[in-house]
Amino acid sequence: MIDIQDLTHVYPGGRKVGPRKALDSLTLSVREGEFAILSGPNGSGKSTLFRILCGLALPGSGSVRIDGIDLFAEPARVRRVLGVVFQNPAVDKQLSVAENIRLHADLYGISGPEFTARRDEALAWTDLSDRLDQKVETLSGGLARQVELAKVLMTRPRVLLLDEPTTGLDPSSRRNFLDALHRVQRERGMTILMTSHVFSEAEDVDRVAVMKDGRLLAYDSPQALKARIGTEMVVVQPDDAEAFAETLRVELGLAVRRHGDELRLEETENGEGLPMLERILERYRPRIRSISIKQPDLEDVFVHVTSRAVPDHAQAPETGKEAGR
Ligand SMILES: Nc1ncnc2c1ncn2[C@@H]1O[C@H](COP(=O)(O)OP(=O)(O)OP(=O)(O)O)[C@@H](O)[C@H]1O
Repeated sequence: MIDIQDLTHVYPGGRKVGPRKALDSLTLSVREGEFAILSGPNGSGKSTLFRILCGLALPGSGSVRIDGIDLFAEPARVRRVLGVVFQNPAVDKQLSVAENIRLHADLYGISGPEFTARRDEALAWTDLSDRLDQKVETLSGGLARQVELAKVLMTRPRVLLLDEPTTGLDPSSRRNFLDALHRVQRERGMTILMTSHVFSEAEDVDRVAVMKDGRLLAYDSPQALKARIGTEMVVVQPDDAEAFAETLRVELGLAVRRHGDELRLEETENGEGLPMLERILERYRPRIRSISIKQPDLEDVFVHVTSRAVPDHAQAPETGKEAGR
Protein backbone atom coordinates (compact mmCIF):
# COMPACT_ATOMS: atom_id res chain seq x y z
CA MET A 1 0.00 0.00 0.00
CA ILE A 2 2.92 2.31 0.82
CA ASP A 3 5.91 1.22 -1.26
CA ILE A 4 9.13 3.10 -0.72
CA GLN A 5 11.98 1.99 -2.97
CA ASP A 6 15.60 3.04 -2.73
CA LEU A 7 14.87 6.54 -1.50
CA THR A 8 17.91 8.79 -1.18
CA HIS A 9 17.86 12.43 -0.16
CA VAL A 10 20.81 14.73 0.40
CA TYR A 11 20.48 18.25 1.84
CA PRO A 12 22.92 20.35 -0.18
CA GLY A 13 24.66 22.20 2.70
CA GLY A 14 25.94 25.74 2.60
CA ARG A 15 29.09 27.75 3.09
CA LYS A 16 29.66 26.54 6.65
CA VAL A 17 28.11 23.05 6.64
CA GLY A 18 28.65 20.26 4.19
CA PRO A 19 25.90 18.27 2.44
CA ARG A 20 23.92 15.87 4.61
CA LYS A 21 22.52 12.54 3.52
CA ALA A 22 19.17 12.31 5.32
CA LEU A 23 17.91 9.20 3.47
CA ASP A 24 20.24 6.53 2.20
CA SER A 25 18.69 3.98 -0.20
CA LEU A 26 15.71 3.52 2.07
CA THR A 27 13.33 0.72 1.10
CA LEU A 28 10.21 0.06 3.16
CA SER A 29 6.70 -1.14 2.48
CA VAL A 30 3.54 -1.03 4.55
CA ARG A 31 0.93 -3.54 3.44
CA GLU A 32 -2.74 -2.73 2.99
CA GLY A 33 -4.57 -2.42 6.31
CA GLU A 34 -1.36 -2.48 8.35
CA PHE A 35 -0.51 -0.11 11.19
CA ALA A 36 3.24 0.61 11.11
CA ILE A 37 5.32 2.79 13.39
CA LEU A 38 8.46 4.54 12.24
CA SER A 39 11.01 5.25 14.96
CA GLY A 40 14.65 6.21 15.10
CA PRO A 41 17.07 8.45 17.00
CA ASN A 42 16.98 12.22 16.39
CA GLY A 43 18.35 13.01 12.97
CA SER A 44 17.71 9.53 11.56
CA GLY A 45 15.63 10.90 8.67
CA LYS A 46 12.03 10.35 9.82
CA SER A 47 10.86 13.92 9.19
CA THR A 48 12.55 13.98 5.80
CA LEU A 49 10.77 10.77 4.83
CA PHE A 50 7.48 12.11 6.19
CA ARG A 51 7.78 15.33 4.20
CA ILE A 52 8.46 13.35 1.04
CA LEU A 53 5.50 11.02 1.63
CA CYS A 54 3.19 14.02 2.15
CA GLY A 55 4.37 15.53 -1.12
CA LEU A 56 6.08 18.46 0.61
CA ALA A 57 9.56 17.59 -0.68
CA LEU A 58 11.08 15.67 -3.57
CA PRO A 59 13.87 13.15 -2.96
CA GLY A 60 17.13 13.06 -4.86
CA SER A 61 16.30 9.59 -6.17
CA GLY A 62 14.05 6.61 -5.56
CA SER A 63 10.36 5.96 -5.91
CA VAL A 64 7.22 5.94 -3.76
CA ARG A 65 3.90 4.33 -4.65
CA ILE A 66 0.89 4.90 -2.45
CA ASP A 67 -2.16 2.74 -3.16
CA GLY A 68 -0.39 1.77 -6.38
CA ILE A 69 -0.05 5.38 -7.56
CA ASP A 70 3.35 6.89 -8.32
CA LEU A 71 3.68 9.78 -5.84
CA PHE A 72 6.11 11.81 -7.93
CA ALA A 73 4.29 11.31 -11.26
CA GLU A 74 0.74 11.81 -9.97
CA PRO A 75 0.85 13.72 -6.66
CA ALA A 76 -2.72 15.03 -7.00
CA ARG A 77 -4.13 11.50 -7.32
CA VAL A 78 -2.15 10.40 -4.27
CA ARG A 79 -3.49 13.34 -2.26
CA ARG A 80 -7.01 12.00 -2.80
CA VAL A 81 -6.25 8.76 -0.95
CA LEU A 82 -4.02 10.28 1.72
CA GLY A 83 -4.87 11.75 5.13
CA VAL A 84 -2.13 13.54 7.05
CA VAL A 85 -1.92 14.57 10.71
CA PHE A 86 1.04 16.90 11.19
CA GLN A 87 2.92 17.56 14.40
CA ASN A 88 1.80 21.19 14.49
CA PRO A 89 -1.86 21.74 15.30
CA ALA A 90 -3.98 22.43 12.24
CA VAL A 91 -7.32 23.20 13.89
CA ASP A 92 -8.87 26.59 14.63
CA LYS A 93 -9.01 26.79 18.42
CA GLN A 94 -11.57 29.58 18.39
CA LEU A 95 -14.07 27.38 16.56
CA SER A 96 -16.08 24.50 17.95
CA VAL A 97 -15.42 20.85 17.15
CA ALA A 98 -18.40 20.82 14.77
CA GLU A 99 -17.26 24.01 13.02
CA ASN A 100 -13.76 22.66 12.50
CA ILE A 101 -15.13 19.47 10.98
CA ARG A 102 -17.60 21.42 8.82
CA LEU A 103 -14.85 23.75 7.56
CA HIS A 104 -12.69 20.84 6.50
CA ALA A 105 -15.63 19.10 4.82
CA ASP A 106 -16.47 22.31 2.90
CA LEU A 107 -12.91 22.42 1.65
CA TYR A 108 -13.41 18.99 0.11
CA GLY A 109 -16.97 19.64 -1.11
CA ILE A 110 -18.53 17.13 1.28
CA SER A 111 -22.12 18.14 2.11
CA GLY A 112 -25.69 16.96 2.72
CA PRO A 113 -26.36 13.40 3.89
CA GLU A 114 -22.82 12.41 2.89
CA PHE A 115 -21.47 15.00 5.33
CA THR A 116 -23.67 13.73 8.16
CA ALA A 117 -22.74 10.10 7.53
CA ARG A 118 -19.02 10.82 7.44
CA ARG A 119 -19.11 13.11 10.46
CA ASP A 120 -21.01 10.55 12.54
CA GLU A 121 -18.56 7.86 11.46
CA ALA A 122 -15.53 10.00 12.38
CA LEU A 123 -17.09 10.91 15.73
CA ALA A 124 -17.81 7.28 16.53
CA TRP A 125 -14.11 6.45 16.16
CA THR A 126 -13.03 9.31 18.44
CA ASP A 127 -14.20 10.43 21.89
CA LEU A 128 -15.80 13.65 20.63
CA SER A 129 -19.48 12.76 20.22
CA ASP A 130 -20.65 14.82 23.20
CA ARG A 131 -18.23 17.71 22.56
CA LEU A 132 -19.48 18.93 19.19
CA ASP A 133 -20.41 22.43 20.34
CA GLN A 134 -17.37 22.95 22.53
CA LYS A 135 -14.64 25.34 21.38
CA VAL A 136 -11.42 23.49 20.67
CA GLU A 137 -9.49 25.84 23.00
CA THR A 138 -11.54 24.52 25.92
CA LEU A 139 -10.72 20.87 25.18
CA SER A 140 -7.87 18.92 26.74
CA GLY A 141 -4.75 18.52 24.58
CA GLY A 142 -5.71 14.90 23.89
CA LEU A 143 -9.20 15.71 22.64
CA ALA A 144 -7.89 18.63 20.57
CA ARG A 145 -5.62 16.17 18.77
CA GLN A 146 -8.62 13.92 18.20
CA VAL A 147 -10.35 16.84 16.43
CA GLU A 148 -7.47 16.82 13.95
CA LEU A 149 -7.98 13.13 13.43
CA ALA A 150 -11.76 13.46 13.01
CA LYS A 151 -11.20 16.25 10.48
CA VAL A 152 -8.78 14.19 8.41
CA LEU A 153 -11.08 11.16 8.54
CA MET A 154 -13.85 13.17 6.86
CA THR A 155 -12.22 12.56 3.48
CA ARG A 156 -12.15 8.79 4.16
CA PRO A 157 -8.47 8.41 3.31
CA ARG A 158 -7.20 4.94 2.47
CA VAL A 159 -3.80 5.78 3.90
CA LEU A 160 -3.16 7.81 7.03
CA LEU A 161 0.21 9.42 7.82
CA LEU A 162 0.81 10.84 11.28
CA ASP A 163 3.91 12.69 12.48
CA GLU A 164 4.42 12.17 16.23
CA PRO A 165 0.76 12.95 16.87
CA THR A 166 0.89 12.22 20.59
CA THR A 167 3.79 14.53 21.45
CA GLY A 168 3.00 16.43 24.64
CA LEU A 169 0.02 14.28 25.61
CA ASP A 170 -0.25 12.59 28.99
CA PRO A 171 -0.22 8.76 28.99
CA SER A 172 -3.99 8.35 29.20
CA SER A 173 -4.73 10.88 26.40
CA ARG A 174 -2.04 9.17 24.36
CA ARG A 175 -3.72 5.81 24.93
CA ASN A 176 -7.13 7.22 23.92
CA PHE A 177 -5.66 8.67 20.73
CA LEU A 178 -4.02 5.34 19.90
CA ASP A 179 -7.26 3.48 20.63
CA ALA A 180 -9.05 5.74 18.15
CA LEU A 181 -6.43 4.93 15.52
CA HIS A 182 -6.76 1.21 16.16
CA ARG A 183 -10.55 1.47 15.77
CA VAL A 184 -10.12 3.24 12.44
CA GLN A 185 -7.63 0.65 11.27
CA ARG A 186 -9.87 -2.25 12.29
CA GLU A 187 -13.17 -0.92 11.04
CA ARG A 188 -12.01 0.91 7.90
CA GLY A 189 -9.07 -1.31 7.04
CA MET A 190 -7.00 1.85 6.82
CA THR A 191 -3.26 1.67 6.25
CA ILE A 192 -1.45 3.75 8.88
CA LEU A 193 2.15 4.94 9.08
CA MET A 194 3.01 6.98 12.14
CA THR A 195 6.31 8.35 13.42
CA SER A 196 6.82 8.03 17.16
CA HIS A 197 9.43 8.17 19.89
CA VAL A 198 7.18 6.47 22.41
CA PHE A 199 7.78 2.76 22.43
CA SER A 200 4.75 1.85 24.49
CA GLU A 201 2.70 3.07 21.49
CA ALA A 202 4.30 0.50 19.28
CA GLU A 203 3.54 -2.58 21.40
CA ASP A 204 0.28 -3.43 19.64
CA VAL A 205 0.84 -2.22 16.08
CA ASP A 206 1.55 -4.60 13.18
CA ARG A 207 5.11 -3.56 12.39
CA VAL A 208 7.78 -1.30 13.77
CA ALA A 209 10.54 0.23 11.65
CA VAL A 210 13.76 1.49 13.22
CA MET A 211 15.80 3.94 11.17
CA LYS A 212 19.24 5.39 11.75
CA ASP A 213 21.38 7.59 9.51
CA GLY A 214 18.74 7.44 6.79
CA ARG A 215 18.78 3.65 6.65
CA LEU A 216 16.33 1.02 7.79
CA LEU A 217 17.95 -1.05 10.55
CA ALA A 218 14.97 -3.21 11.47
CA TYR A 219 11.38 -3.70 10.37
CA ASP A 220 9.22 -6.40 11.89
CA SER A 221 6.33 -7.14 14.25
CA PRO A 222 6.90 -6.06 17.87
CA GLN A 223 6.95 -9.74 18.91
CA ALA A 224 9.56 -10.71 16.31
CA LEU A 225 11.71 -7.71 17.18
CA LYS A 226 11.68 -8.55 20.88
CA ALA A 227 12.44 -12.19 20.18
CA ARG A 228 15.73 -11.03 18.61
CA ILE A 229 17.12 -10.18 22.02
CA GLY A 230 15.91 -13.22 23.95
CA THR A 231 13.31 -13.60 26.67
CA GLU A 232 15.34 -12.18 29.55
CA MET A 233 17.95 -9.48 29.81
CA VAL A 234 20.36 -8.51 32.59
CA VAL A 235 21.02 -4.78 32.89
CA VAL A 236 24.05 -3.59 34.89
CA GLN A 237 25.06 -0.08 35.87
CA PRO A 238 28.71 -0.30 36.94
CA ASP A 239 30.99 2.49 38.19
CA ASP A 240 32.96 2.41 34.98
CA ALA A 241 30.97 1.04 32.05
CA GLU A 242 33.87 0.84 29.62
CA ALA A 243 36.21 -1.07 31.93
CA PHE A 244 33.46 -3.31 33.29
CA ALA A 245 32.26 -4.27 29.81
CA GLU A 246 35.77 -5.44 29.08
CA THR A 247 35.90 -7.41 32.36
CA LEU A 248 32.62 -9.22 31.61
CA ARG A 249 33.74 -10.02 28.11
CA VAL A 250 37.23 -11.25 28.98
CA GLU A 251 36.65 -12.91 32.37
CA LEU A 252 33.14 -14.32 31.92
CA GLY A 253 33.02 -14.54 28.13
CA LEU A 254 29.73 -12.61 28.00
CA ALA A 255 28.45 -10.67 24.98
CA VAL A 256 27.87 -7.14 26.22
CA ARG A 257 26.01 -4.25 24.64
CA ARG A 258 26.76 -0.81 25.99
CA HIS A 259 24.23 2.02 26.15
CA GLY A 260 25.59 5.11 27.88
CA ASP A 261 26.40 4.12 31.48
CA GLU A 262 24.51 0.89 31.18
CA LEU A 263 25.63 -2.58 30.11
CA ARG A 264 23.10 -4.99 28.66
CA LEU A 265 23.47 -8.75 28.56
CA GLU A 266 21.01 -9.94 25.97
CA GLU A 267 20.12 -13.22 24.24
CA THR A 268 19.35 -14.75 27.60
CA GLU A 269 16.61 -17.38 27.67
CA ASN A 270 14.06 -17.94 30.44
CA GLY A 271 15.77 -18.97 33.66
CA GLU A 272 19.30 -18.04 32.56
CA GLY A 273 19.12 -14.45 33.77
CA LEU A 274 19.09 -15.04 37.51
CA PRO A 275 22.18 -17.30 37.68
CA MET A 276 24.01 -14.80 35.46
CA LEU A 277 23.00 -11.92 37.72
CA GLU A 278 24.11 -13.86 40.81
CA ARG A 279 27.45 -14.76 39.26
CA ILE A 280 28.17 -11.13 38.35
CA LEU A 281 27.07 -9.84 41.74
CA GLU A 282 29.13 -12.42 43.62
CA ARG A 283 32.35 -11.58 41.80
CA TYR A 284 32.06 -7.85 41.20
CA ARG A 285 29.72 -6.45 43.85
CA PRO A 286 31.90 -3.37 44.71
CA ARG A 287 32.01 -2.25 41.07
CA ILE A 288 28.23 -2.35 40.57
CA ARG A 289 25.76 0.48 41.25
CA SER A 290 22.66 -1.47 40.19
CA ILE A 291 21.75 -4.71 38.48
CA SER A 292 18.38 -6.10 37.36
CA ILE A 293 16.65 -8.67 35.15
CA LYS A 294 13.86 -7.71 32.79
CA GLN A 295 11.83 -8.94 29.85
CA PRO A 296 12.91 -6.99 26.77
CA ASP A 297 10.49 -4.35 25.55
CA LEU A 298 10.55 -2.30 22.35
CA GLU A 299 12.77 0.35 23.89
CA ASP A 300 15.34 -2.40 24.47
CA VAL A 301 14.99 -3.42 20.83
CA PHE A 302 15.61 0.19 19.84
CA VAL A 303 18.76 0.31 21.96
CA HIS A 304 19.82 -3.06 20.56
CA VAL A 305 19.57 -2.09 16.92
CA THR A 306 20.83 1.48 17.20
CA SER A 307 23.83 0.82 19.46
CA ARG A 308 26.80 -1.39 18.82
CA ALA A 309 27.91 -4.43 20.75
CA VAL A 310 31.20 -4.12 22.63
CA PRO A 311 33.63 -5.56 20.08
CA ASP A 312 36.12 -8.35 20.71
CA HIS A 313 39.02 -6.01 20.08
CA ALA A 314 39.55 -2.39 21.15
CA GLN A 315 36.61 -0.81 22.92
CA ALA A 316 34.57 1.63 20.83
CA PRO A 317 32.75 3.79 23.35
CA GLU A 318 29.08 4.35 22.66
CA THR A 319 27.23 7.44 23.80
CA GLY A 320 23.66 7.39 25.02
CA LYS A 321 23.03 10.43 22.82
CA GLU A 322 23.68 8.48 19.67
CA ALA A 323 20.99 6.01 20.51
CA GLY A 324 18.49 8.79 20.91
CA ARG A 325 18.29 9.10 24.66
N1 LIG B 1 16.61 21.55 5.96
C1 LIG B 1 17.70 20.86 6.24
N2 LIG B 1 18.91 21.26 5.79
C2 LIG B 1 20.01 20.55 6.04
N3 LIG B 1 20.04 19.39 6.75
C3 LIG B 1 18.87 18.94 7.23
C4 LIG B 1 17.64 19.65 7.01
N4 LIG B 1 16.63 18.95 7.60
C5 LIG B 1 17.21 17.87 8.17
N5 LIG B 1 18.54 17.86 7.95
C6 LIG B 1 19.49 16.82 8.38
O1 LIG B 1 19.05 15.59 7.82
C7 LIG B 1 19.19 14.52 8.77
C8 LIG B 1 17.84 13.88 9.01
O2 LIG B 1 17.01 14.84 9.64
P1 LIG B 1 15.45 14.56 9.97
O3 LIG B 1 14.91 15.83 10.53
O4 LIG B 1 14.80 14.01 8.77
O5 LIG B 1 15.57 13.46 11.11
P2 LIG B 1 14.50 13.00 12.20
O6 LIG B 1 14.68 11.54 12.35
O7 LIG B 1 13.14 13.49 11.81
O8 LIG B 1 14.97 13.76 13.50
P3 LIG B 1 14.05 14.24 14.76
O9 LIG B 1 13.61 13.00 15.49
O10 LIG B 1 15.01 15.05 15.56
O11 LIG B 1 12.90 15.04 14.21
C9 LIG B 1 19.80 15.15 10.01
O12 LIG B 1 21.19 14.94 9.94
C10 LIG B 1 19.47 16.62 9.88
O13 LIG B 1 20.45 17.41 10.51
